[in-house]
Amino acid sequence: MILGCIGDDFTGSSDLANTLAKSGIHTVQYCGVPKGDAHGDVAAGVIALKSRTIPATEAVAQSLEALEWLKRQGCRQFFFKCCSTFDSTDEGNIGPVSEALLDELDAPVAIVCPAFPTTGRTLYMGHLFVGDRLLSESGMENHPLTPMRDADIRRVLARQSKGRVGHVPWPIVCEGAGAIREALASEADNGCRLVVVDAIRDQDLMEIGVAAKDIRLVTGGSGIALGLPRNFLDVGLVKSTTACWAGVEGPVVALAGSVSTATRTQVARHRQCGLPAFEIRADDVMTGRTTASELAAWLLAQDGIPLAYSSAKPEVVGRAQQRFGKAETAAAIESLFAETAKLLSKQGVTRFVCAGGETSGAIVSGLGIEALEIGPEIDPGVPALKVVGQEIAVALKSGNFGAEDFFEKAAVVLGGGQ
Ligand SMILES: Nc1ncnc2c1ncn2[C@@H]1O[C@H](COP(=O)(O)OP(=O)(O)O)[C@@H](O)[C@H]1O
Ligand SMILES: O=C(O)[C@@H](O)C(=O)COP(=O)(O)O
Repeated sequence: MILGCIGDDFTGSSDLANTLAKSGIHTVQYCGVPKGDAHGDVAAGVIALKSRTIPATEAVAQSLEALEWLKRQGCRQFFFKCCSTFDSTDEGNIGPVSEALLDELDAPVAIVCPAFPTTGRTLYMGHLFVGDRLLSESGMENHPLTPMRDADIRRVLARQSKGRVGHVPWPIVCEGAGAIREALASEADNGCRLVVVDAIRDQDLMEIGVAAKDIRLVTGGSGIALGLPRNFLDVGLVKSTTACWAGVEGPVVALAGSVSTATRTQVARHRQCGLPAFEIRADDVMTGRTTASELAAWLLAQDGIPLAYSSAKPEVVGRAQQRFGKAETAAAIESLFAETAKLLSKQGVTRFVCAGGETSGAIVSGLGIEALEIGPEIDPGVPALKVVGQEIAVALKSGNFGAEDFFEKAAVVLGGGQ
């Protein structure tokens, strides 16, 4: 294993694994830190953690454990995958984890770049845009767990870091890899260990990738991984491979615990098309009126692609959080999804289309999945995944990714179709 990656959630990890696999290197996603060593010839290992919203000290401890495992597998470069919308709080966890990884690697500087132009995330003069909106006006200001109300990533990162935050602005990035390398060295000389690097095009990410050749730690969205595999392929450290994918037959369900804009649009379309959909209301979960066994029974009784969703408007989510507590509501809904998935799997469901990072983490844990092979891309940033050693396929969709017909498309791709 050459490239060792740590993802702060499960959808983000599959997004990164997708980019690496598409670049032609054999990539495996591990769900948590594996107990034994990696099997087979793996070039890039992505350890998915559920560490985005946990206390910073725990996120650091889990990430360091993952780093130790990756180092033992022989990795030379490390990647901390955070969200392309930089989802975090003032306490962390992007800053604390990146700084702890740098300390452990005894490395002077890390590149920080959440840009992912294919999905509209661009970084210009330290400010993150989602399409034509600043991050803080993109809908992410209403996120139930990590509301993003400041688009200046340098400021966001500084609030959650011990050290000074540096910046390589876009005009320098445009000058290419040599200029980026020099600017990174100069920021490091100025005492900045975390350096935010602008990127608005894939071409920028490729140049940053070249500049990152000897950088031990890269923190960012999946976009910044575009240019990394070439460094290893060019010198023959890894071989180029094409994943062979065979879908999985059998019943399919869609489970959506994301309340993000894209997921709500996908849920609305599913309903408009008259496809089976069950609305999970937070009040019903918290008062025990909706249980996993009832939900599983309903899903099993439907034809086609039955959907269970808790996705709701920000004001509805806000009311539930006020009444029952933010963490308590999230935990109860996540464990409902996890328990339901477990019951469904026991009843023979083989394809799971999941929406939402925290939600996907809970579902994958509920299913007891340990490792995933990466299949074809369903929509930008979302691959089809197959559980190693089992006839189960899953899609872990970031809340804000995917076209309106994502659930149908995912069901087809997981089944081996196109
Ligand atoms: N109706 C709801 N009310 C309150 N919280 C909710 C509701 N539906 C989902 N949640 C919680 O909101 C969080 C959504 O996060 P996540 O699954 O990561 O989605 P995303 O990928 O969009 O960020 C989860 O913890 C989920 O349990
Ligand atoms: O980088 C991204 O946007 C995604 O890979 C990601 O991290 C998804 O997180 P959620 O939106 O919480 O699913």
